Amino acid sequence: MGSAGVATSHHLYPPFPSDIITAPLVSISLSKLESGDEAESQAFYDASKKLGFFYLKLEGSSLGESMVNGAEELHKIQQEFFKQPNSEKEEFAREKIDPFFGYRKAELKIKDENGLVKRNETYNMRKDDFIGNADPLPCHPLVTKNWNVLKQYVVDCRAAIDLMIGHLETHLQLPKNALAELHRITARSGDHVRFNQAAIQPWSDEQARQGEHTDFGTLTILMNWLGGLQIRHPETQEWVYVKPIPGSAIVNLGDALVKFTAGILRSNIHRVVPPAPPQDGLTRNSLVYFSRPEDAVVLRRLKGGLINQQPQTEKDQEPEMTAQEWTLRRSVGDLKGVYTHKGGLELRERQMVDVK
Ligand SMILES: O=C(O)CCC(=O)C(=O)O
Ligand SMILES: [Fe+2]
Repeated sequence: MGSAGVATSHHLYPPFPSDIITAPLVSISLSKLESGDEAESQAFYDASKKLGFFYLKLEGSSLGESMVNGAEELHKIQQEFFKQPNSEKEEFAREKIDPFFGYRKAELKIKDENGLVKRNETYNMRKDDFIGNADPLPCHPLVTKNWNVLKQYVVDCRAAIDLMIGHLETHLQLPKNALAELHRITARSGDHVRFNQAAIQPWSDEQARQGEHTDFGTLTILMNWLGGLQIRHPETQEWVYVKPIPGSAIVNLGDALVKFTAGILRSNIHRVVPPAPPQDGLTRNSLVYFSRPEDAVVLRRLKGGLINQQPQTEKDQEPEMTAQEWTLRRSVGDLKGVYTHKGGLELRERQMVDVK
């Protein structure tokens, strides 16, 4: 259980193992960011440069507690959604709806107790549908039924993201709103809520490698209940598990922020693998809010503040494209992600390409 304001469900699962090395994420208090606490703001900026991943402590902030409660509700909804017959979920498959939004499956090489091929599944629901920026795409009845929960979650996540964007502008010494005006909630963007489900599956080196990625967008707010998320430690290069903390989200920075800041900020490589014992043997869900620059925004380094002091590199010579084009090209495997300044991914064959 969390504090008086939140009731989390992590205690319903076997505990995260105590004997494994975990990723060194610092914890940043949303409430302190809201009140403009300078030391907290600096810690947030340092984490954004150094690791690109941190815990965002939501308890103690009414916005944060609304996010935790929303996430718990959506966690139940996603579990119900994924239990629906495959044929029903597939009615909302991306192939039928949109290149990027909708339901998607990745079939595994193993079968369940009923002889059905197991699958990892995602369901992307776009922010613009909830905010009213677009005619909503067809969606599963469970989404329609829980529209207001999803909408509130979108609004809350965006409020937290906008706050963090404001702190970044200050530390980067950019004019006020320099980043905010590229991320207006009322403008069309690739922002979305994602339901994620991974079937129970044995460890596979190949699957683990294929799952390595950086997120494309701006800031990602991640809620998970079981271990399984790993990040590659920038110094040791070791893959280490991130421990879920009840009442906190895991936040990470995406490639767009690295591009905008010419490498000042970090987008760290991560992946999802089967949880370590005693959390193995369970279906794993996570709930993700991905923020992206507005569709029409051209991805290139911004001018101003500390960014002007960054050296020009070959990355500045890469062809420019809009956020919308970037997403589309990444989703068909046309472009590699990873603008991480230290270490990157090697090019490799991929069976299933996804934009995270
Ligand atoms: O499920 C998780 O814990 C992380 C998911 C993730 O990294 C992604 O969907 O981009
Ligand atoms: Fe990710």
